[in-house]
Amino acid sequence: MAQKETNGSNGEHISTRPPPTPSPLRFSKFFQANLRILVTGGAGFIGSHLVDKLMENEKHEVIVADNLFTGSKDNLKKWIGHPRFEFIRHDVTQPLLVEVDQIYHLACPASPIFYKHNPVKTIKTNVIGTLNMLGLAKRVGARILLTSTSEVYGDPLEHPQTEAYWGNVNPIGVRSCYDEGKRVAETLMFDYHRQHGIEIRIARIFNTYGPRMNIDDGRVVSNFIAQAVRGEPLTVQRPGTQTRSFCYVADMVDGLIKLMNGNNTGPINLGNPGEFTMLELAENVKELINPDVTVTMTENTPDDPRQRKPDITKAKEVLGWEPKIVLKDGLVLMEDDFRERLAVPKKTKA
Ligand SMILES: NC(=O)c1ccc[n+]([C@@H]2O[C@H](COP(=O)([O-])OP(=O)(O)OC[C@H]3O[C@@H](n4cnc5c(N)ncnc54)[C@H](O)[C@@H]3O)[C@@H](O)[C@H]2O)c1
Ligand SMILES: O=c1ccn([C@@H]2O[C@H](COP(=O)(O)OP(=O)(O)O[C@H]3OC[C@@H](O)[C@H](O)[C@H]3O)[C@@H](O)[C@H]2O)c(=O)[nH]1
Repeated sequence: MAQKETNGSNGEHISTRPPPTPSPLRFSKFFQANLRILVTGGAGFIGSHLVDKLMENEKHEVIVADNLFTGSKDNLKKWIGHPRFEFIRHDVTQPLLVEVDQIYHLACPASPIFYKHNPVKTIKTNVIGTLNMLGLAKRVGARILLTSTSEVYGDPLEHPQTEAYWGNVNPIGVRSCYDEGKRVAETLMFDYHRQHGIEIRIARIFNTYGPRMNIDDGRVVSNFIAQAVRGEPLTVQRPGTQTRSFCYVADMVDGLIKLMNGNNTGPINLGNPGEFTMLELAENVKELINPDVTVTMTENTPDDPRQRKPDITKAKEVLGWEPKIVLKDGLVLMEDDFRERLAVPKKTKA
C-alpha cells in the first residue's frame, strides 16, 4: 500500500505507512471484533484503576505488561483468570510482541523515592522502554498513549503551566533520570509520529492520588494519610510553602481514556488546578482524618519544584474533560482504603 501524506493535529507534516494486514481471522464471520488493549505498568496505582475502567467494557480485551517493581498483582486480583484479561510479567526495557490495537504506556516508577532508587534503570525504562513500545505500535499499527508528567516543566518559571511552556529542568540532578527521561520519551513519541505516522497521544499528568497507592510509596498524599491513620506526625518537607495540584485517580483515568479515544495527539495537561501548599495539605489531612496528630518539619530533597499548577484549558477544549473530585472528598475516599489495609478502624464518637 502507498504512503499517505497528512498533517498532524499540531500542524506537522506526517508520512503514514499503513500497518501490516491483520490475521485473516480478524475478518472472519465469527470473529468477535474486540478492541485489544495493552497497559504497560498496569499493576501500578494509576494503571490498575485504568484496567478496572477498561474491563467494564465487554468489548475490551486487556493485557497488562508489568515487571512488578512498584506494582503488585494484588491490584489486579479481581481480573486474574478473567477470559478478557491477561497478565504478563515483563520488563519494558526488553522488546515485546503482542497483537494489540491500543497501548497505554505507563510503565515507570512514579514516586521520587522509587525512581531515584535506581536512576540508570529509570532512564532505561523511559527511553528504551518507550522505544520498545513505539516499535511495537509501529509493527502492529496500534495507537500509543504515553503518561508523561508535569515534571517535564521542572521547577517552572511560568505559573500556571501551559503545554506551550518548555520547562526549567536540571539535566544533571537527582530527579533528571525521571524528568529528562520523560522529556526524551515525548521526543521519541513525536519522532515516531512524524517519521513513521504512528498515532500518538501524550498526557502530562500532575500529582495524582487515591486508593491503592503503596502505603510506603513516599509521595506526599499517601505519606500524610498513612501517618494520620497511624497517629504519627505529618512530615512536611521544608519550606512547606511549595505547592502542588492534586488530582483524584478516577478523574485521571477518565481523562486518559478520553485522550486515547479523541483526535488530538497532545501533549495535554491532565491534573486538578486546585493548588495547595504542603502545609495546607497537612492541615486538611489533620482536620479530616485525625485532629490529634502534629505537623513536623523535615529536610527536603534537591531540586524539589517550588510550585505546580496545571492550566487545563486545552483538556477542557479538546477533550471536554475537567476533574470533578475536590481534594477534601478525595482524601476521605482514600482514607477508607488506607484504614482497611493498615487495619486501623475509624474511632466511633462516644
Ligand atoms: N501518580 C502520579 O502522580 C503521576 C504523575 C505524573 C506521571 N505519572 C506517570 O503515570 C504512570 C503511572 O504512575 P503510578 O503513579 O501509577 O506509578 P506506580 O509506580 O504505581 O506504577 C508504575 C508501574 O510500572 C511498573 N514498572 C516500572 N518499571 C517497569 C519496567 N521497566 N517494565 C515494566 N513495568 C515497569 C511498576 O511495577 C508499576 O506497576 C508513570 O508513567 C508515571 O510516570 C504519574
Ligand atoms: O512526606 C512528604 C513527602 C513529600 N513532601 C513534599 O510534597 C511535595 C510533593 O512530593 P511528591 O513526592 O508527592 O511528588 P511530586 O509532586 O514532587 O512529583 C509527583 O508528581 C509528578 C509525577 O510525575 C511524579 O511521578 C510524582 O511523584 C514535595 O514538595 C515534597 O517535598 C512532603 O512535604 N512530605
